[in-house]
Amino acid sequence: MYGRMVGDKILEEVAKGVQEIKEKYGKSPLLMTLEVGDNPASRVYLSSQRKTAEEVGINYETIQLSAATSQERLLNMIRDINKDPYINGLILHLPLPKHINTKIVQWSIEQKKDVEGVTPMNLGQLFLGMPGLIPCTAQSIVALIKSTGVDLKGREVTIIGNSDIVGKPVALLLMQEEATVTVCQLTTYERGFLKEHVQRAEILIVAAGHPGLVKGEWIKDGAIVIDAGITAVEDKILGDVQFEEAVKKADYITPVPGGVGILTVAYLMKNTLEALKWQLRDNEED
Ligand SMILES: Nc1nc(=O)c2c([nH]1)NC[C@@H]1CN(c3ccc(C(=O)N[C@@H](CCC(=O)O)C(=O)O)cc3)C=[N+]21
Repeated sequence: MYGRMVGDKILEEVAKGVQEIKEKYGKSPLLMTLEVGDNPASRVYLSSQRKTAEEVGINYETIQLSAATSQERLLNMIRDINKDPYINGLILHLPLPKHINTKIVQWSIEQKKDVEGVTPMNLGQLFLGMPGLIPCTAQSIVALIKSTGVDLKGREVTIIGNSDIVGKPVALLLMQEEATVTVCQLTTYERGFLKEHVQRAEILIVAAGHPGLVKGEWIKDGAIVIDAGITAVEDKILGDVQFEEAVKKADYITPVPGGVGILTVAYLMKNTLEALKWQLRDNEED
């Protein structure tokens, strides 16, 4: 299952939406990315963001700050971005240097510009099943699963990894679809139960950041396997599933690269358009 298949359709819709807003309001969305220091996994993400934004008519700007930037300076910059009416979305690349408190900085982002869905308000609305901006990778994973046409009700889903940006939001989205959701942690692995949870999964989602963690022979025959691992090794990106073996068992499986990652960028563009629409609605109400 390739990210392109779902992603192209989303990008087409985004391009159309961008065009409509341009005609109606004379305005184009602007997505701002902020990176502190330099990290190899972000480099791939940044270049696909720039390319994809250009394709759909979203303006794209990057601010690259030195790894020595203070938390206060970063918070001040975000405060300015929050107030700037020309900037519609902000993505703050992770990881941040150790002297910066990631949560405090993420939480300072204005909810309506939080295109990654990392603020407590957006995450809280997701928790409650209310509309808001939802983390891009989580949306990609659910879209890939749905593209198979599977009925999620009562399905055995195993998620490996419980990050705030992937594992947790995916669990919430699939719970809303009435799936049976199991979330595995590092301690599941340490206690020797990981294999069992993989074996029972009709849908397996792996976002652990450990290449080769999931052995192909563990996978249930006919399963849907979504590999959201993105470990950068030299010039390559590696997933978490042993792909060659897993292909023999799964009915559907996403490759790395070419799977979830590509779609994540498409949803980032979609969220940026949604963010601009939200801001325009607000202005009309004022
Ligand atoms: N705040 C924050 N949010 C993130 O989502 C985030 C982050 N920080 N820091 C860095 C990692 C890395 N990441 C990628 C997303 C897409 C691709 C991607 O587009 N991959 C393509 C292309 C790969 C290639 O060209 O080799 C693919 O998988 O097919 C890669 C990496 C998001 N991250």
